[in-house]
Amino acid sequence: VAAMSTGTFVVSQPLNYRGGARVEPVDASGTEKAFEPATGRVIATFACSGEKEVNLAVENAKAAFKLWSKKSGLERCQVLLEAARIIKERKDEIATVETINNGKSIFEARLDVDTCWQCLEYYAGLAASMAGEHIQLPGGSFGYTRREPLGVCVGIGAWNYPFQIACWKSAPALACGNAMIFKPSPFTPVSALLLAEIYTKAGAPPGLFNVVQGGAATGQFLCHHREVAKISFTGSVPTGVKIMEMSAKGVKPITLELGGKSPLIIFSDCNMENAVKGALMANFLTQGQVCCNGTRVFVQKEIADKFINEVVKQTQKIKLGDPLLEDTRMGPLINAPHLERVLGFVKLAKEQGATVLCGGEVYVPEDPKLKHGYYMTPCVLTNCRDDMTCVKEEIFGPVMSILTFGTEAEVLERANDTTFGLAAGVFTRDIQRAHRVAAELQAGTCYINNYNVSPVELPFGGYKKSGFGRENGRVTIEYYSQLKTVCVEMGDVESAF
Ligand SMILES: NC(=O)c1ccc[n+]([C@@H]2O[C@H](COP(=O)([O-])OP(=O)(O)OC[C@H]3O[C@@H](n4cnc5c(N)ncnc54)[C@H](O)[C@@H]3O)[C@@H](O)[C@H]2O)c1
Repeated sequence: VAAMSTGTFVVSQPLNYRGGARVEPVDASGTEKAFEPATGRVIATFACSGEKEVNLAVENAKAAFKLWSKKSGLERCQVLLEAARIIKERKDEIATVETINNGKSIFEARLDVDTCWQCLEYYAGLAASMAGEHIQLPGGSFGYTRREPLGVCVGIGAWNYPFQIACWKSAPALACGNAMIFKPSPFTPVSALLLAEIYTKAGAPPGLFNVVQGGAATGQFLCHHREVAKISFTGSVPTGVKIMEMSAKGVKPITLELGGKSPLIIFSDCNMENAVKGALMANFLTQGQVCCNGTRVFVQKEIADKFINEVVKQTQKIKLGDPLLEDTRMGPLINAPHLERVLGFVKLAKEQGATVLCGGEVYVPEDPKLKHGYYMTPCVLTNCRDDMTCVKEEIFGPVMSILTFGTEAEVLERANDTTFGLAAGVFTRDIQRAHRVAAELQAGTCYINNYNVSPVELPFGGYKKSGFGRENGRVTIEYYSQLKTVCVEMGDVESAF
């Protein structure tokens, strides 16, 4: 796969994974097609798993859980470390498959894969140190707590970071002693299988990490299943609401990683070069299809002209094209309907009075094999107002909206005037202001003088409608485990009766 070029890849093996092997699902709830966004070519047609297949996956996961949950943290650590090593070894192959199915540049896909083996290494390290407490009670009695796994966990993923999402959910889940069933987005079914094979090769018992393919119907079978203990979901707010309703029926804990419309605040005392780089990082990774993107760029009036000029200049330099070529920095959007949707946002922005400074148009690369790809040019909008659709709604494409502001108090109020709260950023050289602003921003992650870096040591997740629960960081152990209290009597029972 490492030497593969765009326009050649086809999936030839089954895309479900259960009991330690690729399998065809035993029943179906419809079929789906997966595309190569750069060419518009179908790379896989596959059956969406039905209820029977979901039940079998849960049975397999339960069997693995029985073995896995009895292992010591250090034993689990060893499997995760070996899996991390294999991911590193197969980095180019994984990144290539991700690029073919998602459309992001190979340059970016490799960086994504780095955050994957890092995540496995991080939770491998934590697995062995998971422990409870010992609490002394009167008369020599005592209590202790055990941090126990939850059981069979379900992960449901979005299409923008297919392999990364699968890793960020499974690594902490497995480290804590759980089994997992992962359902990728039907747009990007391919790379999760590589992870499943890697876990098996690394020594995970068969059934510990399973993949079922499908869309909403398959997802519902998983969420409704009586023996699923937890759901970790990454996707849009409307689907998150449905996940929460389903989990409420079964009283299941959930993690929701949802969408955003994050602010990026550029003060006039910033380092201009870094602020411009930050704005591009905040808007154009993965063709702008990133949940935490800082798409509302607030620039202080004094430097607005200079900043905008520079941002447009750098945006026009972004190299679009075949995502498997080394020097490409932007590929196609995920599919045709999504491209139409994003272009629709640009059109509406113009109608509502915004000015398009660059991009926002369909792009047809010169290479004939890419002429049916879902490309558009990255777009910078100015003369935006807070009430415009492009400023209020998540576009999930390469569209940056620039707004100007006067004072810190004003920009904070405007930045927080949203139902989302995934991320936020601030560029300034004034350290007191940086921390004061970060403290006031209503967002789960705040960047100071950078944007969209994702160290796995730091928790990531939303405020407000962007969700709850966290991924990465030490705290995520709490979202994949439960605490048992054991109360021990050393004397006689003092009965009330
Ligand atoms: N916060 C984060 O970490 C994060 C990361 C990536 C993407 N996102 C968000 O994801 C969205 C884009 O992803 P998407 O278009 O794949 O989102 P989506 O909500 O359409 O789908 C997400 C997943 O849910 C499944 N699904 C759909 N309906 C379901 C149902 N009724 N029951 C169970 N499962 C169901 C889909 O098949 C898919 O696997 C954006 O809003 C983006 O901001 C968030």
